[in-house]
Amino acid sequence: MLELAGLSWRIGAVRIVDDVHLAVPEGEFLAVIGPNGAGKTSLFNLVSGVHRATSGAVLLDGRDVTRQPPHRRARGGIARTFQSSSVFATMTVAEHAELAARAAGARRVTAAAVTRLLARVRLEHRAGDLAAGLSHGDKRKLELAMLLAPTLAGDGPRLLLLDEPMAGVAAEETSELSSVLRELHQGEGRTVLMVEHHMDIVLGLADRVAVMHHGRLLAAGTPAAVMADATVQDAYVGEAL
Ligand SMILES: Nc1ncnc2c1ncn2[C@@H]1O[C@H](COP(=O)(O)OP(=O)(O)OP(=O)(O)O)[C@@H](O)[C@H]1O
Repeated sequence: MLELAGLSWRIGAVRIVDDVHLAVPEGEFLAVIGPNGAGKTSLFNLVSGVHRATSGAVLLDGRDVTRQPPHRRARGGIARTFQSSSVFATMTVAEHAELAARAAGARRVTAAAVTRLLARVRLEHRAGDLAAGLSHGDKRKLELAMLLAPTLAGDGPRLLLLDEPMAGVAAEETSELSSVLRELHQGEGRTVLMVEHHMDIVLGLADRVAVMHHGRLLAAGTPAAVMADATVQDAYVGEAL
């Protein structure tokens, strides 16, 4: 579904993403890990179109989208979240969902459709509440609902890029958020790329793990194979996952 062919992003002489080759089949849950500054977010920016690659290509369903702006790639099925939460404090949960559905082109957005959308991320009980009052975990769920809102106007996103979905989320909320992500992947069949530092979350969700280090793809494989890889272990010596 997604293929990165020698993907690179340089600023001057600095190689921030360096010659990454990676193929992601439809339906896979791929976790991208690596030390701080390894280039994980930059890689997501190249896939979603926030940054334009300086060389190499991004292929979506075999089509070269490297030069497409973010909104064209979104129409092609790519959706992403960012490291920091982006919800509007003074809008209710339901209003967020409705706004996102309308922005995606849905003409008629019924209360029942909004409830069903919120139920997919286990947030329907907070529909009438202001986003300001939500816990970090619930804000993350709301972002996921907004990501899925285009399903009210059509098929919705097929490739979800989740940048540290557990960032700022309290420990007691992570297992439910993991269940929501698992449901989007296994239940709805969406392909997921997730940057995540918590290895317990990664091991619980990912089919495959890609390890980045200094902009390069160091290894990609099953979680067990990657964790046992000597090159990966060397890269992490003295650095937090
Ligand atoms: N727009 C930019 N201009 C200059 N340097 C940048 C820019 N974006 C990223 N960088 C640098 O590129 C490197 C990779 O950053 P990136 O945010 O992609 O890493 P990361 O693996 O996501 O890190 P983290 O885990 O801390 O989020 C860092 O050294 C960062 O300072």
